[in-house]
Amino acid sequence: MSSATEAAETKTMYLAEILAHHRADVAERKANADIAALQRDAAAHTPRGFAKALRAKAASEGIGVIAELKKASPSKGLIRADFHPAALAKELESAGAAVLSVLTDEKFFQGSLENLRLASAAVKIPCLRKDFMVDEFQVLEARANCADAILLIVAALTDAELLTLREAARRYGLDTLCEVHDAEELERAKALGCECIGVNSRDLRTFEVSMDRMCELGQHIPANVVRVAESGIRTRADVDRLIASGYEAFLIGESLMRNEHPGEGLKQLLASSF
Ligand SMILES: O=P(O)(O)OC[C@@H](O)[C@@H](O)c1c[nH]c2ccccc12
Repeated sequence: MSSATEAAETKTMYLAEILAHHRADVAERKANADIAALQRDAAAHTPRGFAKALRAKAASEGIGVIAELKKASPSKGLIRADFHPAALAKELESAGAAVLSVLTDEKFFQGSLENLRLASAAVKIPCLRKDFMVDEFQVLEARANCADAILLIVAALTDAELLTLREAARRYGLDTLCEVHDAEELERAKALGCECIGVNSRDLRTFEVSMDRMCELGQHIPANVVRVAESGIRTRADVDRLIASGYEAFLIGESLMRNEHPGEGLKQLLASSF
């Protein structure tokens, strides 16, 4: 095998491996699920408008932050040992987060649906279930665990799968953040009619981060959706550069989670540099 072929194969490995795990895992959970109980739990949670809250904060304060509860990641390993979802959620809400994102992937990010439920119950602001969605069953699980929105990763799904999941989200009253990382994926996302489109500076197939590509793509997202910049955002200078590229919302995990006081970190980011 040539080294170019090998490099290309390593590139697609991470995402493919994560997706294979989720497809098998969801099939097993679904086979053992008490659907009636999940539906009861889902009915007990009234979704709070995720996109609306994000847009309102961006309109009133110039930027809307999606603060992410992220304990670990496949590329960085353990990010935050001292991880208490309800306390973190409250701290980030009172520091000015527009909405929260909670990782629920257990194997690669050390998250859980329980973390989502605990975080969501502790705050008034809407919460995103951050996971690799491959089946409608996960949308029901999301609402049953108090999510207000789900993530759809364009690189992970066919157009037909995207549409099925977007429809399921709509049926359950959840908003959708549709994630892309290049121009071709952005075109597919636009056709889907999601409330929010996010550009991930990290290519989930390689874990490489490119701020330049994220800035370039920002200019091509229609203004009728909430334009979200995702991954690798650390400083107010990063935020200001992204605002100039058309973004109004920012998904920030690691830099907040590494801060001993994530709320302080968030307040510093929100304080204008002017
Ligand atoms: O921790 P960061 O670099 O601030 O990034 C947050 C978020 O963008 C990242 O966690 C993320 C974006 N898309 C994802 C898809 C799955 C899991 C995680 C992600």
